[in-house]
Amino acid sequence: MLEVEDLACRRGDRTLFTALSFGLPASTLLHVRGRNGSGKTTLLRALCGLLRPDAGTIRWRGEAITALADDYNREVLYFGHLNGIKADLTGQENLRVAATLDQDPISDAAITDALAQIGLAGFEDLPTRMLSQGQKKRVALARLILSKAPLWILDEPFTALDTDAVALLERRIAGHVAAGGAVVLTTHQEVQLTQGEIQRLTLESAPSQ
Ligand SMILES: Nc1ncnc2c1ncn2[C@@H]1O[C@H](COP(=O)(O)OP(=O)(O)OP(=O)(O)O)[C@@H](O)[C@H]1O
Repeated sequence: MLEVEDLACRRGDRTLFTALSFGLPASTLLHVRGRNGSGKTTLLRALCGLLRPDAGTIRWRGEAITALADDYNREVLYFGHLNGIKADLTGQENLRVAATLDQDPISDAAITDALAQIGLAGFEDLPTRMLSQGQKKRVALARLILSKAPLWILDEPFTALDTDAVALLERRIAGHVAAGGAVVLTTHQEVQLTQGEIQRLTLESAPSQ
């Protein structure tokens, strides 16, 4: 599904990685590991098309993502550090906006159901600034319940979650891979799959140049 060839990224005067090549077939999870600052978020943002690499090509189903543009955006769900949650909007409104931006129309009933599945029944109509950190993260994670995107790119999705939410997210990720999806994620914990394959990629910080 996703093919990366000879990718290189610099941030400031540091080379984070060069000549990075890998393929991510369907039903595969790529676990990106590395020390703080090694370039994991940078790689994930490049894979989403949010950051332009300094060299190399990223292809989705055989076509460069730069050429696919919006057609690629529709195929990807990106879950970044900042959750993408707007504080003044309720959980329900946030998910409606996210679905509209993803050009993935979803009914209000499906959103209510996703919020209930993620343990936020009764909190749908509160502005998210009135929710705890973990509850905000759960609102963002409800997108994973609703998403039909085949490629999920998840940056530290487990932080701030309690054990129930971690277990639910693990099941959701395993279900996505079992259903033929692909996942790229950074996390400091191990993830178990029931079906499919786990690939591992460790980024080593390059010396400053
Ligand atoms: N906008 C930017 N401008 C310049 N340098 C940046 C920028 N964003 C990140 N960097 C640098 O790039 C390096 C890699 O950052 P990145 O966030 O990709 O690392 P990471 O492996 O995800 O780290 P962590 O595990 O701490 O989240 C860091 O040294 C960081 O300071």
